[in-house]
Amino acid sequence: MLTFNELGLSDPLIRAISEMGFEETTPIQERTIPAALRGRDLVGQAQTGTGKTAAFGIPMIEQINIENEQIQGIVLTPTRELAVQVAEELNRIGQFKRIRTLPIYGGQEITRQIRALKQRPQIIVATPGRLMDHMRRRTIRLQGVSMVVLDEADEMLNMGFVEDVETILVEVPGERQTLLFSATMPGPVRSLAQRFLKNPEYIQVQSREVTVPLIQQMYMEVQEKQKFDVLSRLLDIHSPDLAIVFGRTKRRVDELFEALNKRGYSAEGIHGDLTQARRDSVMRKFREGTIEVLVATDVAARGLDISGVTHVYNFDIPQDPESYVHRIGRTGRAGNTGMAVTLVTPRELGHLRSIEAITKRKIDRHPVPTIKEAIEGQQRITVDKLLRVIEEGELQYYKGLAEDLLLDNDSVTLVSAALKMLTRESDKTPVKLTEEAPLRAKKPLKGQGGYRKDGRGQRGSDRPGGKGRVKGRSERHGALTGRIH
Ligand SMILES: Nc1ncnc2c1ncn2[C@@H]1O[C@H](COP(=O)(O)OP(=O)(O)OP(=O)(O)O)[C@@H](O)[C@H]1O
Ligand SMILES: [Mg+2]
Repeated sequence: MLTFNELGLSDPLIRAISEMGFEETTPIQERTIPAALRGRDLVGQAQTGTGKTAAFGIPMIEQINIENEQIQGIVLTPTRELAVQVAEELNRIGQFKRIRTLPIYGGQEITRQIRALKQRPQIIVATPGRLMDHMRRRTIRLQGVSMVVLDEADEMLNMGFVEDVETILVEVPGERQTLLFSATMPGPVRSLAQRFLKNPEYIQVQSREVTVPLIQQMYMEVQEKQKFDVLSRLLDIHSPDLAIVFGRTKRRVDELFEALNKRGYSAEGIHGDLTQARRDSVMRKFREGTIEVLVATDVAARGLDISGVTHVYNFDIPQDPESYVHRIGRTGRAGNTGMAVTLVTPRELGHLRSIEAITKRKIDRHPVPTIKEAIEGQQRITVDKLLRVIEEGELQYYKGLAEDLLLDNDSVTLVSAALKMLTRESDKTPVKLTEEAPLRAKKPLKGQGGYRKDGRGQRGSDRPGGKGRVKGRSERHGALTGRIH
């Protein structure tokens, strides 16, 4: 790997990168930064959590002319939360060069955005719909833009943003540089690249596997009705720092996070029917660690980088292999390890096989954990807590009391009582979830190399099961993720 110095970056960027704690480039950064600095259009593909944001952010910021007051860089993202996160990272990279990056997304008061635009940001990170609103109102002009990045390009296609993206690109001067990034690049993205990019360089840093080897992947075969008890047990056993649980629909997410709270876990849900204020507050609490479990639809599957996410649970198996790759990629980021568990009903096993075929990775089967294992898991946590307290010392105020208690009780009984008090005993509070119809099995796609051959994939109308498949509308078709403004 190269150091950032070796890339010939200017001092303000070198300083910012070093302040961010980056020492060496990641593989995708090593290859895309020089190419982008030479002005090339490019398509960059690398595994989740491997630094694609800085891979486009560094060359973008390096090339901004600080004397110029126009907007010079545009980044498009499929979701609002991702727009916010990417803007934050670009603001960090640009802090010493004094480059201002502004996120612009649906659900936020437009007047507030118009006021913020008066600060003359050089870079805008936007969801396509809201950017178009501003273009129509002439509160954003794109004549000065020289670089456009489509982050999660394939997802923007899946969400039907292609026309919006087209409209935006038409407004940007033709001599622009265009970059396209994602961890997954299904066939249709290539045709998009052909259409909008000039002689692009394809930079793929994909080891044999699409998923990150640092993520331990497993599945458990469970009946629909068992799923929630299994999830509770898994949380007790794994005791994740932070966990994301993915559900198939908005209704599912609502029911799940409420059920988890009933059983004593601190959980919140996020999906596209919530107000933006609510979405923001849930994300903030999760990033701070005020809540331990984030229950989400695929709205949170793409790009989100939250440190401390040790576990991802697919409560419902995702609709397509790309979604699987991105969901589990919320853990195992930037060199950290992670664990991903997928709950699969017997009828969905074929679906799991097609994910394995396409990700070229076997997902290990594990038995469903027993209640005994769940209790042992919680006890282990208690013992760890107790030993930590012993290590910390400062027990002088308790020792007299302990000696008194030991006069009438034997030590084993006494310690057992203390352990019992400290242990969160498995909670069997009954919960009721509306059943989700299983995804129907589908045959693995023939011919590897691309994910899907067709444009809309299973998220469109040709998805197995058709439209009436589930009562709760699938998140993917929802108007959320920045589509409604
Ligand atoms: N060179 C580097 N050294 C150390 N950490 C880095 C480096 N580059 C990026 N990171 C950190 O790695 C994490 C993941 O980066 P990023 O979110 O850009 O990944 P990504 O490839 O875009 O993933 P996804 O496909 O999920 O969107 C971030 O916290 C980022 O700050
Ligand atoms: Mg990313």
